[in-house]
Amino acid sequence: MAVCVYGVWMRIAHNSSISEPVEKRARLVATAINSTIRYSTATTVPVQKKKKMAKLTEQERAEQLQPLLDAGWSMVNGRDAIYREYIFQDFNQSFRFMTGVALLAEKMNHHPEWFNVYNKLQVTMSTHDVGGLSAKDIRMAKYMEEEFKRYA
Ligand SMILES: C[C@H](O)[C@H](O)[C@H]1CNC2=NC(N)=NC(=O)C2=N1
Repeated sequence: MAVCVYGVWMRIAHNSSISEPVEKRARLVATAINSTIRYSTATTVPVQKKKKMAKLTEQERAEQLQPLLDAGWSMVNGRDAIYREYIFQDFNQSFRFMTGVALLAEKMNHHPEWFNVYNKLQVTMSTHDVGGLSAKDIRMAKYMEEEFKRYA
C-alpha cells in the first residue's frame, strides 16, 4: 500500500510540468498525500469489539432461562446460578456426556462446576466473570439438554 501510494505521489510530482512553480507542484503532492491518507483511513475496517459478557436481563431470564427451569434445572439458593442432576445408565455414559460438554467448554472458554459419581452428574452453571448467569450459561445448559436426549 505504502509503495503504490508513494508511486502516485511521485507521478503527480513528476507529471506536473517542470515549468510549474515549485509551490504549485508541492500543493499537488500535498493534495495527493491528504487524499491518500483520507482514503487509507477511510478503508480501515473497524476492529470488532469483543462483546462484553453481561448478566442476563429480566427479559432474557423470562425467555431463555425459564424453559431450562421447566426442563429440570433449578436456581441455586443464595447464588445467581442454575443446577441440574443427570442420571445415566453407567459411568461410561456419564463420562461420554461430560467429554462432549468439556469440548464445548474449552471452545467457549466457559466451564461448568460439576461433580460426578459413577452414573450421576451434578452440574452448576454460572459466569464467575460477571458474578451471575450470562448467555454463556444458557448456551451450555441448552447444549446439555440436547445431548442428554441421546442418552434417554
Ligand atoms: C481466565 C478465563 O478465561 C476465565 O476464567 C474464564 C474461564 N471459564 C469460565 N467459566 C465460567 N463458568 N465462568 C467464567 O467466568 C469463566 N471465565
